[in-house]
Amino acid sequence: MSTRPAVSVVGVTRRFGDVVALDDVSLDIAPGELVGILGPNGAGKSTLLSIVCGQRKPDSGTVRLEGGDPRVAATRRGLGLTPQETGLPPTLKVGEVVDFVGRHYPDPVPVAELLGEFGLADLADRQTGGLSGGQKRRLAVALALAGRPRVILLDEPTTGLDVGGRHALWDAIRRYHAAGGTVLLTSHYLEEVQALAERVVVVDRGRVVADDTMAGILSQVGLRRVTLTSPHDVAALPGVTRAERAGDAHEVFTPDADAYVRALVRSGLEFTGIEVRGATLEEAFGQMVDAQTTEVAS
Ligand SMILES: Nc1ncnc2c1ncn2[C@@H]1O[C@H](COP(=O)(O)OP(=O)(O)OP(=O)(O)O)[C@@H](O)[C@H]1O
Repeated sequence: MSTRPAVSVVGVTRRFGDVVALDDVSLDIAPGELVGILGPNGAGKSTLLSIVCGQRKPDSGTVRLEGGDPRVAATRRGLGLTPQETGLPPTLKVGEVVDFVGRHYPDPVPVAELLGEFGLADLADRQTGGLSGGQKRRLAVALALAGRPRVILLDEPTTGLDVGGRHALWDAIRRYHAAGGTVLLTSHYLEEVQALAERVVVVDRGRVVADDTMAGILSQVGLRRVTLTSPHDVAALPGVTRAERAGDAHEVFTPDADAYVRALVRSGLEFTGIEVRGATLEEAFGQMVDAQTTEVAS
């Protein structure tokens, strides 16, 4: 079996005037991986996808898609793409758009099958101009799969979807991945990356700040979150990295929950309802981006 990466990005830098959108980014994605790219607004996520799909050229560095140059049309045969914004021809019907896109590929997914997969079967005869925002988004992701791609790039795939729509789309992405497809997706929804991705790449200010498995990212930060109720200032104890308080409800973050609880008991402060759990991806992500900001500032 080939071990050639599905996507290979080596030392890529891309500037827009004075803005360094990507700063020496390297990333290999193996066939069949599901990778989530996470980063604040303007971090460089969309620029990275646009370079991987050949829409933009890096100023320096190299990009390979299944071993080829993504700027060459033949290389993109096995690629499906959902950009952040898609313009659908408003007077074409949903079924016609799917048919039109599919015809660009040698072995397209049959229209009815693709529409069924994305819960759009009832809308096949609706003009795309008459779809809701969420329906348009589902169609945009469905179109990425029309040509049975081996690799898909999804830029904020579930933006604007309600909870039901989001979960339905996650299921479709999972099915694609379970069948062996490679997925690179960006998201602002941390729960989305947590729900889908096996590997998380955190990007901030054009640089890769972390690249690890989901579990690795969470343990790298290693914070524990302690919640409890108390009328006292329970955050003024050693080892507390961060704390929030709303009335008597406290949320305390610490790398060592056992030491914190011992110190709390020794302090004699009253408390009730103590709970300890690991940090969420959101907390881990906040820590990483904050650490980066501190490094840059120092
Ligand atoms: N065509 C362009 N012209 C000028 N600057 C650009 C252009 N495209 C991107 N940039 C800048 O490059 C940086 C990275 O933008 P990019 O869209 O890649 O970020 P992003 O992580 O996708 O952000 P968001 O989450 O807001 O979509 C930003 O500072 C952005 O303003």
